[in-house]
Amino acid sequence: MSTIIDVENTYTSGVYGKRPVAIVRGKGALLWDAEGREYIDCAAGHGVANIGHGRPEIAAALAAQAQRLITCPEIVYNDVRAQLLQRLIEITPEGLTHAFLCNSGTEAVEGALKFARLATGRTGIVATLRGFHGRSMGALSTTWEKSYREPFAPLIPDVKHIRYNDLAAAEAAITEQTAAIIIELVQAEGGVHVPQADYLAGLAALCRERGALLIVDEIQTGFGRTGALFACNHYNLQPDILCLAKSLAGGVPMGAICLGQRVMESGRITKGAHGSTFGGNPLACAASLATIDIFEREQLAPRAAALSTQVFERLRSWRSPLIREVRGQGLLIGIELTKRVQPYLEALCERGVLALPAGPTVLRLLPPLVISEEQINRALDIVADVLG
Ligand SMILES: Cc1[nH+]cc(COP(=O)(O)O)c(CN[C@@H](CCC(=O)O)C(=O)O)c1O
Repeated sequence: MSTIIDVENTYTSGVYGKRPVAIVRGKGALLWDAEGREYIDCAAGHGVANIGHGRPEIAAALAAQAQRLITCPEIVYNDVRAQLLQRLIEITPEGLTHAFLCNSGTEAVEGALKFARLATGRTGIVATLRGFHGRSMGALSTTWEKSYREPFAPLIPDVKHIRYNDLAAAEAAITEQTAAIIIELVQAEGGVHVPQADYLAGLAALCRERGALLIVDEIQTGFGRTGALFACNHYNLQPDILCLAKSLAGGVPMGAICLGQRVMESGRITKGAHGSTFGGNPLACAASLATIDIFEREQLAPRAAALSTQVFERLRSWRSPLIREVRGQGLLIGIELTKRVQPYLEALCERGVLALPAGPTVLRLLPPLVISEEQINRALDIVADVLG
């Protein structure tokens, strides 16, 4: 394993802090390193592997499509892309009628910001403290964490951040110059913060009243993570723009920007307004269709909701001076500690559990939605032991 680590360390950019393991194989919710050690995956590739690792259905879809056609830019039509566009509009929240396909979460946010400015003719963007929306310059402008943002200033102008869950702050910030507000329905990377139900309804009403668009970033909460297929479903929320990525294509890089009537009726989303070489490629579309089949066949969203009830019941029964609060929704789990989380992440890795941070003091657990009760309970046994 040290050879793999040495080689990667020799040539990689150095921007990532890495656990000293080389993961080489996965199946379901389990991963194995180069020395054959098994890990229970509570990171799911930053919330990508909702359907689990090593799925034969995805491998088969990729192999079949790769033999037919891997790339097909949107200068022509394509059968698999047409099927996916239709399927995506069928399964996403009501009111979304069209979609732009891209290749990552940050790209979905970049495009969403462009479409919002184009459709409204306005420039103002409102985002939230602790929000995370990506690291490319436009998306980064809406991401809150100063250490991510400030080294790259000046970013795009006319972006302001307001307190999450604070409707009065939104009323003060959203004006007739506001193109859109962008929001996560659980602030994940920023510390696992869940919205109050009336907050979202208030935001949506405010946007309609003032002609601004509601962009919902479900890059992490989408595809069953919160116990519904989309977190919007919990609140019957109809976004004007919905950003998707991560689990959209079962682990294959893909993003999507779903667009509602208020965007399309503007008549300003015209030819040449945006584009992407790889966006909508048949390989990713085939993987996404196979992924959506799995969500529907295995009912992964309700499964996550059921498992979530057990997990939070157990977590909330823990009494540890180290635990300040347990938060989350579905299988997007945050355990806020009274100390920095990094040493506990390292200890968990040594004990065979891969987990994530969500800010400096929050332990984030994002298991694949296919994790078994035995596996999640074994992982929680280890978390309980490490948190003492
Ligand atoms: C809500 C959200 N929006 C946008 C993105 C950007 O997606 P992408 O361009 O495909 O990475 C992410 C990544 N979330 C991970 C951040 C990774 C990083 O630090 O960068 C995460 O939750 O850790 C999100 O969680």
